[in-house]
Amino acid sequence: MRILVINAGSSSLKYQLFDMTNESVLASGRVERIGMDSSIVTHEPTDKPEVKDVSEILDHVTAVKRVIDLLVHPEHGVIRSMDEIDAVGHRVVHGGETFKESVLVDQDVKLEIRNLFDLAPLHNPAHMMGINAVDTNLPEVPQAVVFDTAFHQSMPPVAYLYPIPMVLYRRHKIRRYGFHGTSHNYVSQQAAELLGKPLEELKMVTCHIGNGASCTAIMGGKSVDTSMGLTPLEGLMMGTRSGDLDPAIVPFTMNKEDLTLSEVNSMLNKHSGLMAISGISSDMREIVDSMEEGDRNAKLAFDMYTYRVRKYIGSYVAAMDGLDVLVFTAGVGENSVQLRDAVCSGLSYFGVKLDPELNKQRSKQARIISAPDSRTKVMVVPTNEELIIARDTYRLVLEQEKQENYEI
Ligand SMILES: Nc1ncnc2c1ncn2[C@@H]1O[C@H](COP(=O)(O)OP(=O)(O)O)[C@@H](O)[C@H]1O
Ligand SMILES: CC(=O)OP(=O)(O)O
Ligand SMILES: [Mg+2]
Repeated sequence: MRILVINAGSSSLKYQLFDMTNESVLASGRVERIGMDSSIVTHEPTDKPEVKDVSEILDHVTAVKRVIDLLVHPEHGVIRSMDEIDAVGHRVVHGGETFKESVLVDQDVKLEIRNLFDLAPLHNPAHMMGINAVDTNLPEVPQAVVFDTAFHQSMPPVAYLYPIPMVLYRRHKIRRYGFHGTSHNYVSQQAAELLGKPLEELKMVTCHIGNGASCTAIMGGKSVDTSMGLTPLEGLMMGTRSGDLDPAIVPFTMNKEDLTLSEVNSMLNKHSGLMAISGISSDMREIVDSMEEGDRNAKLAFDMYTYRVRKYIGSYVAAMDGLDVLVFTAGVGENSVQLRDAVCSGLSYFGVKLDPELNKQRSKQARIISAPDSRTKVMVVPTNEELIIARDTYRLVLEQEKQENYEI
């Protein structure tokens, strides 16, 4: 079975085509800057050279069409026709309390994802466009959705409730949901496997630090707390998102700056974080480069960012009464030697001791980067959200086929 995985973001769409007989990747790629004047398409077939082009892609329907065209292209393609795509799996960031696990898409599922638009304004509308685009281009193909929130549904009420009137939870389901769950789940399993220890016996903090960033406390393989909340805005400082702040800043700023709700929302989601403090970029590579060239604002942004990661790790040690494994993953977590060094340098009280040489090594493999005598193991584990999405999609489609057979 060949499964196309689509990870649609607000202005981008990442994809991978899997052959599930051996979980191999036939092609992967991304469409960036959707809806802007020049969109960038990067297509990487596994056994052929990369293709990159710049063109105008105004919406996600066009982006999905472009991806399918590339997959079946006589020169750059990896399949002969669209019929060779047997199923499509989507990442969906917000599943609310409705979705505790992955599901096949039907009209009810679509309606529920739509109902959650308010809670993930940068993400859920884009996912819906991706799902609709597949409906248009591949109408017969089953689709599955895999939710960022699902893994965190194991959190206890003490972690997921906010200390505000309970009526708000009852009426509007205002609570902590948490995100990046597919990634936190995957890297925690990989870490336990590499250590050769049962996941059930480990206390872990996983740090998914990419453009969006979150930390999760995982006990016995279950999420017990996580830094993102009702929406993906809470918690760590991010590329363009503020993360935690005094809630009173919102009405205060609206009043002083005469801002509307939508303007203050946009300020906190799109114009804060690394971008706002450095005045340079939301991209950690540029922050580190500028910092090393002596830029003080970049240094302040980096220090604030890493300080906040460290504080979250500390609070989760308290939440779990211990820490066996600390895992770094995602774009920044997997690649930034400086970030891991800065975060870990303040955690010696918790038995964290990095090996500077191991930390510097570049590798795409999961690895331990702590010193042999470090009480807490520190690891870098590359995430693979797309693989988990492909696996869940495969399982759901097979289950459905089996059920259909029973009915005959
Ligand atoms: N070598 C690197 N050093 C530091 N940061 C990096 C490096 N490579 C990528 N990144 C960071 O990773 C981020 C993207 O991470 P990713 O997990 O792909 O995010 P998302 O899925 O949210 O788009 C970029 O914004 C960039 O800052
Ligand atoms: C939930 C979230 O923030 O996702 P991303 O990091 O892909 O923006
Ligand atoms: Mg991501």
